[in-house]
Parts: sequence; C-alpha cells; structure tokens
Amino acid sequence: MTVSSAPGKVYLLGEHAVVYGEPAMLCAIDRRATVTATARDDDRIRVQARDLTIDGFSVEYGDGVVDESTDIDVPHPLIEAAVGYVDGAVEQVKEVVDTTGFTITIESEIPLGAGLGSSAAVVVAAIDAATREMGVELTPEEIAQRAYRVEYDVQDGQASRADTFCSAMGKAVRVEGDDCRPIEESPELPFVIGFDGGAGDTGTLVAGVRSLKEEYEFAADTVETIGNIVRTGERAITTEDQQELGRLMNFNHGLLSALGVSSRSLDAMVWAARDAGAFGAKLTGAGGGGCIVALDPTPDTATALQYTPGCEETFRAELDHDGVRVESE
Ligand SMILES: Nc1ncnc2c1ncn2[C@@H]1O[C@H](COP(=O)(O)OP(=O)(O)OP(=O)(O)O)[C@@H](O)[C@H]1O
Ligand SMILES: C[C@@](O)(CCO)CC(=O)[O-]
Ligand SMILES: [Mg+2]
Repeated sequence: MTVSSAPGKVYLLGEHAVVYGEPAMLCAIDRRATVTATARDDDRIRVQARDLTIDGFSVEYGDGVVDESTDIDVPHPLIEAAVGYVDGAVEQVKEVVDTTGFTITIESEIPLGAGLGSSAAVVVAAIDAATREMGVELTPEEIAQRAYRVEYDVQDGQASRADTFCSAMGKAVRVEGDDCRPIEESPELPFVIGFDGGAGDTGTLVAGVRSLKEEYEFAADTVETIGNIVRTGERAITTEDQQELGRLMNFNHGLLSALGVSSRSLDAMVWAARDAGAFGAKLTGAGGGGCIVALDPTPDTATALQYTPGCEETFRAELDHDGVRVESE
C-alpha cells in the first residue's frame, strides 16, 4: 500500500490569462488531497472517490464502468465528466508501468471545483501513489508534466501548467507557458479564504474566456493586461510589499469579473474583505463560484466574511512548502 498527498493552491495573480501564455503566480496551500494505491491480485483497476458524490451517492468504479452497487441513477456523461481527471491519472500510470491491477482511494481536504486546485492535487497525488505502488519512482517534475497532460485533455486542450506544477512542487511558483519555476524566496502571506459553498467547471469557464477573447479585441487586451499586472506583482513579491500586492489583486479581480468569470457571491466576498481592511482580494482559480483569497494579517476579514451573505466558510491558508509527498509506503 502506498499513500501520497499533494497540495491545493491559491492564485496570487494571473489565472485564465496563464492559459494563453501570460505569466501567473500561485502558492501551494496547506489543504491536501491524499491518495492510497494498493496493488491487486487481479488485473482490475478500482477507484473509490468518497468525496465525489453525484446526487448524494459516492462514486466507486473500475475499468471504465461505474459499479452497479453505487446505484447511481444519473446519465453517464455526468459521471464521465466527474471521473475524467481520475481516469486521466490512471491512463498516465498505465503509460509508465506494466500494470496489473490496483485500487486507488481518494480523500481530499480541498473543496471540489472551488478554485483551490482540487483537480490538480488529486491527479498529482494519484499518479505518484499508483506509480510508486507499482515500483516506479517519478520525479516531481515528471509527475507535473503527466498531470498537466491530464488537465489539458479533460479541459479540451485548454489548460496551463500552473496548477499541476504548483501542486507537484509546493511553495510559490511562477508559470509562463512552458517556463515553470519555484519562486525562490516564497513569501509567507496572510491568506484568508472565503468559500461560497459552490463550484464552477474549469473547462466551461476557460472556454467562455476564450470565446470572448476571440470575439472582442478589448477582451484579448484584458488578458494581456492581466499579464502586465503579474509582471508588476513580481517586484511586490520580492520586496514583500503586501499593500502593493493587494492593490494588484484588486485590479486583477476587476478584470476577471469583466471576463465574466466572477459571480455575485464571489464579488460580495471580495467587497466584504476590502471593506474589512484587507490589503486586497480576488477570486482564485477558474471562478464561477467557489473561493476568494484575501490578504489580511488581522482577524478582521475572516470576521467580516462570517457575516457576509453567500459566504459559507472562511479559513486561513498557509503556504505549503511541500509539493507531492509520500505519506507511507
Ligand atoms: N476528492 C476528489 N475525488 C475525485 N475527484 C476529484 C476530487 N476532487 C476533485 N476531483 C475532480 O476534479 C474536478 C474539479 O476540478 P476543477 O478543475 O473543475 O476545479 P478545481 O480544480 O477544484 O478548481 P480550479 O481548477 O479552479 O482551481 C471534479 O469534478 C473531479 O472530477
Ligand atoms: C482558469 C485556470 O487558469 C486556472 C484554474 O485553476 C485554468 C488553467 O490554468 O488551466
Ligand atoms: Mg482544476
């Protein structure tokens, strides 16, 4: 039995634009997905995803077929969409090892589809656990590369390397196209997360930005401007200027909102954080619903979020220095 875990992330600056080659900066956070892989005597592949529920049923399946015992009475495309990332991870494992069967069990502290990189963390941890269990040790860089292939395929060819690289490597990272690197002096920033309890589908949201960008030159300019905000933010990171970073996050949120990926509850949480005196706040990840990230060393933002209609949960997040790691073998 092999157990591996990998962290989720928040975007400081640059999501969506990063898909088109602009730079982005993101930080791994101390919420992780944990995957247990166990070799089997037969050649079957089984997946138990306890957090993945459809109509209240948790998903258990294998060999591309959802178990009858899970009793899920929903159309298959819905299930296929939900298990796409895990299926992709299994395909990657099969490319690396001469598989006989294995069972993988997924547990995650990262809310699904909420902008904290649950998909990347699950895929990274699954590839690591299953390949190790079958006797192959991949480097974090190789795992990041394979996990990226999965996100790229599931998101219909529209994915950056950002989430998967950050989850595999940990710390703060900067990603621009193929150029992925850890930020050496990863700053400890006072992250406060607000979660509206909802989710957005990354593939759909990315497709929405792409079509706006293709239709309007000013939408394409907006994407480029987000890239300029990130370049400006690099100086603020080096000097640990949280006030400047906050201002840039606010600007970035406005542009993401213009690109149609915010929502009423995300905007409400962003404004609550700003009114409470946060240095800045923005949605994180694909948007549509899910989480905002604010910078505030005081308890004021968390308190304000607790009283904000639409906010279901608020918590602090710490930078996680560890990327993918083995918990036990
Ligand atoms: N615990 C889990 N078990 C199985 N699959 C999971 C789990 N967590 C996430 N996933 C997969 O990832 C999908 C969510 O990925 P998606 O990219 O839409 O959101 P996210 O990664 O949480 O947010 P973002 O990409 O905006 O940071 C789920 O629909 C599911 O397929
Ligand atoms: C929206 C996006 O930029 C981040 C999702 O966390 C998509 C991607 O980079 O693949
Ligand atoms: Mg994702």
